[in-house]
Amino acid sequence: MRFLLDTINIPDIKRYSSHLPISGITCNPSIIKAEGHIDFYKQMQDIYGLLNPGDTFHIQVSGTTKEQMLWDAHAIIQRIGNDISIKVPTTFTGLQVIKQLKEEGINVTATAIYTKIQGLLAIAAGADYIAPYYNRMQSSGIDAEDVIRSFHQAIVRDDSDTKILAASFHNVIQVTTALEAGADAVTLPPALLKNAIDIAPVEQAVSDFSADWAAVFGAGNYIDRL
Ligand SMILES: O=P(O)(O)OC[C@H]1O[C@](O)(CO)[C@@H](O)[C@@H]1O
Repeated sequence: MRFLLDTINIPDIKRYSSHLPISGITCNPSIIKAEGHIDFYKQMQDIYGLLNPGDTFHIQVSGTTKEQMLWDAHAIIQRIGNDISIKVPTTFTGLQVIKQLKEEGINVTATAIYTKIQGLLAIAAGADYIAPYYNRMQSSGIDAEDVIRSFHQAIVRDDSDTKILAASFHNVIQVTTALEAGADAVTLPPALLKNAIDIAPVEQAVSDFSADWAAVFGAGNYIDRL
């Protein structure tokens, strides 16, 4: 089970990675747009430099034709790192690109997955990761949990190496349900994680423990002061 951050904001990446067991970064053109007119390659190289061994970095192509997507993929690999997982939308054209990139030995994340057939085709095409869009599926009336469970079953049945990197989360119930259904990894906006951990009942419990300790031993709370 792995948790990734769905952001390219460097202060957030540093802060959240220092607190939480984060093992990679994902982004898409909309996430990049949120940062404004950045120096794209420089910022991606800086993020790449922050990763730990074994972490994965998933960067999406911006082109829409086969030629543009392949060009984007090669540019990302050459200028950032040859272990970047290239995110390709799982469209008719995208599947052609996924097959080609796999023939070249490039890591691929098949993204924009809303349906079972998209994911199953991406698994068959040899994608390293498939990224089902949990919240967007639910918003479209699709049973996201059932879709992820079915991907997991297909991967086990075929003994496939494809991993499920579930994405598009708007609350933590979606996240835990995706993991229970068989997702190998989830990618989350940083604030979603923090808001889910620092909830009022937890803070209340911690504050009650401190108050109870202080009521007996006083302020300071160090064992060597007892
Ligand atoms: O529905 P949202 O919140 O825009 O999320 C879309 C998701 O797709 C991805 O591009 C898939 O990796 C993520 O970066 C993002 O979580």
